[in-house]
Amino acid sequence: MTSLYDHAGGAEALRRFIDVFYSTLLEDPVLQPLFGKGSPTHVEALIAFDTEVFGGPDDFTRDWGGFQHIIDVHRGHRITEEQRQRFADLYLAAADTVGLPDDEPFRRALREHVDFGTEVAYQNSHAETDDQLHPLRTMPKWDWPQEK
Ligand code: HEM
Repeated sequence: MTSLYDHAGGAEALRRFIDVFYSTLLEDPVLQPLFGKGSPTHVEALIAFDTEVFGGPDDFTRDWGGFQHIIDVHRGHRITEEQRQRFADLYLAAADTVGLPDDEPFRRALREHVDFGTEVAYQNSHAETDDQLHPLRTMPKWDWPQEK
């Protein structure tokens, strides 16, 4: 079956998507204080992460330190529930803006990925000890929603 990565339109489509997402995030009054003027590597890191999670090349594991990097970058940020929700909302809005496919199975996968990912980032951002981290330690792989 086609991967979510290929269905989305591959490397070019994910780049357009994440570029728009990141620029709306930096302009958002709720999120901007967390991100400041932005980081030079964030867009590339997000593209590499989503590419791998959606079934494309595994650059995030090979070049960015894999899931341990994701744990490290969120620790201590103390993300609020409002910021977590806004992050997910802007992510899905960017999918509309750049015209990612809008079929229900794809959008459901995108929604579930960002809901889960923001919950993990939220929990890890508040962890004061390793025991308080979310138990996920490996790169998630996202696939098409399963029929129940
Ligand atoms: C699906 C959910 C998420 C994913 C895949 C994700 C991914 C990433 C990645 C890959 C980085 C590292 C960037 C780098 O190496 O340059 C990062 C950093 C960061 N993330 Fe997340 N993140 C998620 C959710 C969130 C949420 C919900 C927030 C807060 C609302 C957040 C706040 C941050 C912050 C503050 C940094 C550090 C930024 C910086 O260095 O400028 N993340 N994230």
